Amino acid sequence: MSIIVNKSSISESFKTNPIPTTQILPLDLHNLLSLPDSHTWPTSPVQPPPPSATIPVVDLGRPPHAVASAVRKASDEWGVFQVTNHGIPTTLLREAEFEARRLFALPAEEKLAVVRSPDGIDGYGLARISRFFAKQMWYEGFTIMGSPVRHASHLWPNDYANFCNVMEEYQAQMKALSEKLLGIMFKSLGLAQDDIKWLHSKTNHHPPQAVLQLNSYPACPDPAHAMGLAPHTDSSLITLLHQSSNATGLQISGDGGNLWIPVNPIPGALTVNVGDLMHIATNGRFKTALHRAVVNRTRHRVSMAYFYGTPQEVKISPPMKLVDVDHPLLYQPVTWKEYLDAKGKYFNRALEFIKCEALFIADRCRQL
Ligand SMILES: O=C(O)CCC(=O)C(=O)O
Ligand SMILES: [Fe+2]
Repeated sequence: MSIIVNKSSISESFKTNPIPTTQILPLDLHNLLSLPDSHTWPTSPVQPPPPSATIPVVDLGRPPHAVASAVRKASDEWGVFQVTNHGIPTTLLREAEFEARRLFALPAEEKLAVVRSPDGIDGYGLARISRFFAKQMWYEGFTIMGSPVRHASHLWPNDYANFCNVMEEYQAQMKALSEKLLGIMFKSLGLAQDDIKWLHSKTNHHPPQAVLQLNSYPACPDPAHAMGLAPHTDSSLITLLHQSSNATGLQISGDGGNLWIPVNPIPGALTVNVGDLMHIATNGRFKTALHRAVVNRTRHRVSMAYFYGTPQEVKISPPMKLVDVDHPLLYQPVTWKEYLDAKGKYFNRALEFIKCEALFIADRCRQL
């Protein structure tokens, strides 16, 4: 019998790009009375966003054609929108946030006992993007892929079942909603199921890969000089984000980072981010949104990001219907793992590095 070692899953990418331990362990932010130098970010003047700049909200309960055109417009112009009437029970959102808060409220030494390994995906730690920045973020996170039982049973030996049940149910519901939204997004571009066969798991050998990231931003003594989560784009196809409704924190970049537009939480709504893979899969039609999270002096903000990607064997490339003389092929076909490898090296410039060669050279010449 031969054993096939598959090196294409996203966990393999995390093994390829291990993170130094110093870039994993958060300080005990819940007990700091002032901002340490390690967490003090230079401030740069940002303009207030114009009142007309508001992130679209799509009511999924409207007639299908109205939903499709609103989703297309939002993905095209913003790369981000909120959805209401999405069908995920409010009680589940509430319970998942409650369980996330229960985890982050544990004493620092207990959380450090379930810290992520340098080459692993799941567990407690700083944001993976930390190593690309000189200053640390006012942030702690906990990553889940599938069942969190290994870490949860360590944290709560006699009381881990509810955490696990809620997080597993949450992922199942987010998966179904991600698939529904992707269907709407592709259909809105005039594509049929046959154009995007890779999306339908029945034709794939592996299921789609996904990661659930619990994010915690404790109340901060000096929010103006701190950063919750530094500017980045998500590497997923799409991300579904639940943000606690006690504070605004998520912001979308406008005007090349000169202004930041808040995504004000609507209780019960979810935020949908177009990820880099979706930008590649739509040959650039849908925009991937540069975003960040800021922090708050009095409120402990929590968010939960569900990153939905592709099955491990799938090479993402746009359907031929989206490629023509006016829209030449922008990017080389990549698996999620290959893209994450590029992101691990080049971070926010990863898309540039997988550009089709002729376009890459043309861009470079323009910059000279
Ligand atoms: O907390 C937020 O609002 C942003 C989270 C986020 O961008 C992420 O987890 O990638
Ligand atoms: Fe993000």
